[in-house]
Amino acid sequence: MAAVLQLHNVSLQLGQRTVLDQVTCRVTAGRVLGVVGPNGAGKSSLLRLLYGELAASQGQVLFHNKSISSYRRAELARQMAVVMQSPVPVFSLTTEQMVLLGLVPHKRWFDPTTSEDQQQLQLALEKTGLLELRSKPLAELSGGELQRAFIARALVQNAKVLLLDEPTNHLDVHYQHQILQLIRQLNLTIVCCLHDLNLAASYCDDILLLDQGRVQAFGPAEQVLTAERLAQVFQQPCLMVPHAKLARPVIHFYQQQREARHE
Ligand SMILES: Nc1ncnc2c1ncn2[C@@H]1O[C@H](COP(=O)(O)OP(=O)(O)OP(=O)(O)O)[C@@H](O)[C@H]1O
Repeated sequence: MAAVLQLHNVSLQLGQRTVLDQVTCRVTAGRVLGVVGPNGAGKSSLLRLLYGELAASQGQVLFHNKSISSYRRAELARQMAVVMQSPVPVFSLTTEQMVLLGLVPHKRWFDPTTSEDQQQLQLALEKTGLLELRSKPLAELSGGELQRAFIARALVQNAKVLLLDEPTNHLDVHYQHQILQLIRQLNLTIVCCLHDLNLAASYCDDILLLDQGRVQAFGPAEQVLTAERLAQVFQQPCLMVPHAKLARPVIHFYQQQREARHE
């Protein structure tokens, strides 16, 4: 299948630190790649390389087989929607005004909002459960509602590639599943950083497991996510047990029992 995004031996140096070290992976059309790993593994930095905010110190980042640096910003914005961790919103806007900003890459500044735009807005608000909050100022939204508003803006942007950094942050269990189900149904090419490994196992086709900037494993989710590997990377005992209802295991991290004291 065609590679949409590729990293070839990519290293990233920020200050004195090697944040990514010889990373190679690819995202093929229509698949969901989950990027997982401990804090500081380099997940967000990898996303920032993929949409050209950071430049690789070594190696190549390719988008449709062309260096990401050869794309103009506006062109990338039409093709890629990005939802980063805790973006800072313009609080004076209403939910609907912020979501409509997703149209900006497709318009000139004096273009009016069309009925088609309004339909797209309506659909994005509906899908993210924000219809009732459309006129509320962003300052009055909860963390989870705000997160959904950023995802709605990405939907309105109507890009073929979606990059998400912890999209389930601040969301309750219901919306964690709603949002991931929704992005899966979009049939887009998606790269998504996730801390919750069970969500990653449920919703991602492929997994890139990073640790200290290095690739520990890359491939189909069921091959990458093994108890042994996860225990080693997260330095916590790990067990995978069959799900009672689904055809996939559940990942459990646990605390080793202290040995019983014999008086
Ligand atoms: N501008 C910078 N200069 C130096 N080091 C940086 C810079 N930005 C990030 N880092 C370091 O790079 C490493 C990777 O950061 P990154 O945010 O990519 O990790 P992450 O896997 O997304 O972490 P988390 O799970 O905590 O969100 C961290 O150790 C971080 O401190």
